[in-house]
Amino acid sequence: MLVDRLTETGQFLACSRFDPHLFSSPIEFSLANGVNVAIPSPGIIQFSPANQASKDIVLSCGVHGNETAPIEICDDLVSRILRLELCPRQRVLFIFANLPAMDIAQRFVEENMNRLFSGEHANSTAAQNQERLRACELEKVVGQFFQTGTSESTRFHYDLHTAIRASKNDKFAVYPFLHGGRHSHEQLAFLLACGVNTILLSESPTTTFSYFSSRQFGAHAFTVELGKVYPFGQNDMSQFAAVIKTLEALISEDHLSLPPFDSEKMYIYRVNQVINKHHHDFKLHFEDATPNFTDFEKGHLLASETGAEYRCEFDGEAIVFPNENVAIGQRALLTVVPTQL
Ligand SMILES: O=C(O)CCC(=O)N[C@@H](CCC(=O)O)C(=O)O
Ligand SMILES: [Zn+2]
Repeated sequence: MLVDRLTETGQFLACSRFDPHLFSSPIEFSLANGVNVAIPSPGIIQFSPANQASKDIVLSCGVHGNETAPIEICDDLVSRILRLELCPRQRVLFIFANLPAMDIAQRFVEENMNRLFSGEHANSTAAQNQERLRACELEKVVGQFFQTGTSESTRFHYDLHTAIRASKNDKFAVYPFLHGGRHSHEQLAFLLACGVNTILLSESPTTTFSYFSSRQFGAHAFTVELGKVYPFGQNDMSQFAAVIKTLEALISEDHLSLPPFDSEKMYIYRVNQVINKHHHDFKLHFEDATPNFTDFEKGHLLASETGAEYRCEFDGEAIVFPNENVAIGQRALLTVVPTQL
């Protein structure tokens, strides 16, 4: 029986990927420790403890199917909860977002899912595809999860990724644009405890998953980059000990006790330029192997395409997420400059 299989093996992700028909209709059951489990569809599993929770936590991974380390981290957490080795005391929703992209070990099948949130999936000029349908489903599931929490509970969403290339600062997070809201020092302390020592402050609305939860539901939300892309089974999981331990504590403790935020330990950047690709001849003017956060002098040519050259506007302006292979109209490069909170 399915529930026995899940609670004995913990293999929710494997069942979702390889036997998705098992979840063709929603399933709900309780674990022996009283935790309620709800599975609305493949790759989405919600745990609600019997006790009164104070936090509603979304942990998403695999929005990009080849970013495997966060998928392996979440798979292990879910598995241990199902096998009663880890007991959640907070409401937590795990999302394994792009299952078909995991199967082909690619960032996406037809379209970058992390450009489809905040309703962009319904952009009427674009053809429907599985990433658009899934983004729409994820918006609904996250909305329902947050809206069914108590009014006293605090909302969190950590959307876990890995970067395509190496980074000078190996673990970093994008703090979505807050429209004038206050950046949370408690959240920065939490990220430091996870080993994330670099923050990018976004200064404009985006169509990413983390911006969606931040803007629509007032969640403390971040895109968290955990190292570099490697195939399944080839991640050095020792690199993630701090993030795993801190996520376990977040889920399973009533109150997290963390050292206060120490700004000396955090590199903070603000996004200076969002450079989109407008033409097929868009070209980056640095080596493919150049790591994220490499900085250049003012005036340095970073990229060019028909009718435009993109140069550093400040000394010390650094590159993040360069990718000349994105679709026309999409972000091909961010530049960031150091700042303070
Ligand atoms: O390494 C790269 O080029 C991309 C890694 C990645 O998937 N990053 C996210 C960042 C989302 C954000 O800006 O919040 C993405 O590009 O979707
Ligand atoms: Zn990603």
